[in-house]
Amino acid sequence: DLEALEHEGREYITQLDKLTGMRRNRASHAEWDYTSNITKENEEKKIQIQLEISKQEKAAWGETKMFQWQDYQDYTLRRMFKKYSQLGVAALPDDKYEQLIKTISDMESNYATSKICAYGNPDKCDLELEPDITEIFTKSQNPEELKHAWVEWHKAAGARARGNFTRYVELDNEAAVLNDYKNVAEWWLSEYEVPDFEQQLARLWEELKPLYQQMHAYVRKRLRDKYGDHVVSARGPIPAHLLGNMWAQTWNNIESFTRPYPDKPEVDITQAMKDQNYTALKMFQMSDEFFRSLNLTAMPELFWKNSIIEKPADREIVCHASAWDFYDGEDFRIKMCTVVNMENLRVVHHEMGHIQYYLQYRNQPVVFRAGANPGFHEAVGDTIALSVSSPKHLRRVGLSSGDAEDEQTEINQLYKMGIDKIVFLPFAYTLDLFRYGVFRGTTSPDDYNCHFWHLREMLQGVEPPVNRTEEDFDAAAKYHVSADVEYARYYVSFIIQFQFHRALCRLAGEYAPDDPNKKLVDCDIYQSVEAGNALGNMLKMGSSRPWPDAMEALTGQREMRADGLLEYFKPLYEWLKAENQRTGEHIGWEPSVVREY
Ligand SMILES: C=C(C[SeH])C(=O)N1CCC[C@H]1C(=O)O
Ligand SMILES: [Zn+2]
Repeated sequence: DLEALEHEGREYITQLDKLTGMRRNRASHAEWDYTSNITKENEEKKIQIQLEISKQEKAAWGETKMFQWQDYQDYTLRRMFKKYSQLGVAALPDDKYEQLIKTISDMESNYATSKICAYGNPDKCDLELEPDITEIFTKSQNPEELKHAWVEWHKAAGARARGNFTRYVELDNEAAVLNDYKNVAEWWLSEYEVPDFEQQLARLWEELKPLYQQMHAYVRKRLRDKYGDHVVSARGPIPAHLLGNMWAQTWNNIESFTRPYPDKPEVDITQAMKDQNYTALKMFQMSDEFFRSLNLTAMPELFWKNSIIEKPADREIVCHASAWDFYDGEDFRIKMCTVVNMENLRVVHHEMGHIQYYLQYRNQPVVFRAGANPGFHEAVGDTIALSVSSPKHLRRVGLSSGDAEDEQTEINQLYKMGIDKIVFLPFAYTLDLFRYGVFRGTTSPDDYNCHFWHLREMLQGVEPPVNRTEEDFDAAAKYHVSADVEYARYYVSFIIQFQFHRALCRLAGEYAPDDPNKKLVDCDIYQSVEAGNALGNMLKMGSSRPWPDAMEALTGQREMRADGLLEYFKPLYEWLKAENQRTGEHIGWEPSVVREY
């Protein structure tokens, strides 16, 4: 009878879940050993272990299909079977599976080991992305030096990956079909478990675009003031190399010379950190202390023992920051080439947010040890960082002596947050809009690069510093494209983190909609056990329920909405509209003119 069959199913899946935990632990160790010491030998070891595990998972997949789990009464049991019924890329035949993981591994190690020559010094060719090239984009205000670094990096990390990327698309799409998806785009979108998710992304962009266009117009004017008309046009896109970031994804490095009220005291947190002898370790201890102040879980001993928080001098590693779950309930790590500055302090909180999520759901079945959706996992740390970067908190921890708020200081503060959060949205949206088209085949390999820049110009209003051709492949110059990491998760995160922040601030008594003394921009949930408990309860769910249930548990809303972000930045939006009106700035951008170089 059904009762007995369901009981048999429960026995089976409980055993499979234990085995899966051990397999994922083994896979995590192999991946960690390779990305924290990039050698041919470690790559081979990793691929061998991934191959072995894929065979074991494929065998289990065959067994799982024998159970009539769709008819079970128990929701959780049905949901576990549903997740196990999706094998993933291991569904490929062994030889194609090996080709696929090798192709991705080669792209990722090309990215991680790419080096360029210094501007004006063709004999010095050992500049790496972290820290060397990142430092150029943080500090240089020389358009020629920035253009050189931009072009050289996109050649080394982008163009060189085009062959592997094209092969990866073919193989990954074959895997998608074996998992009953038309292509990888539908597979990635299915992770969000709502049928109209792609339309939701588009609708959210329509709501956010006006705010972005005002920001874009204002920044373009300030850059034109600084670099002149011949470098930055009045009505066209902004050249991508002038925005303080290799990918023009966040523009906080140009904040100091573009902020609305320059004569207000500059609150330079990076300088304060350096003056106070901050170290990478202190940054992590600070973040750990913030989470503990919310009655959340402290980093376990193994975390401090096993993490790599500074770039080693004696070997090549994947420096792109990452957080690791070893699926044994006690081993959790971060690998990051930390530099002491405010941007890295935010990334530290971002990564610690991943670890806190792992800690909170570690008693879930292995198959539910994931974010409610991929965007949730990216939003946890950033939500905490919204409190950490508030003037109130920075004063509390002695990193800022900024005086009490006045209107102009508040606009400067909102601008500092917006130059990071608002401008990121079209970048994130573009990266996966591009890849959806690639996986669906609507963008063919011979117009990969042209289409990538068409989307970047249309949505982000940026253009490349020099002409591009199909010899280039600029998308892969971004880590996530070279490492097969989906990116819509960050677009989702930058929207829902403001829904989370608003809910937590209300719980912490730090925010009341109509109370001018409890504004969202100055909310700091530090030491609020109320807020921490609510956040912890949502994180404990992992992916055991569809994400609207998790969203509702914390915010009372069941959908992704732009209203949190728009409410947070409302004063800035009003100021930008007035300012752009005053200067007669053209809002939006005309197509980029083909420049002869
Ligand atoms: C810090 C991480 C590791 Se999950 C990251 O990739 N982020 C964090 C925010 C955006 C995105 C990026 O750097 O492109
Ligand atoms: Zn992340």
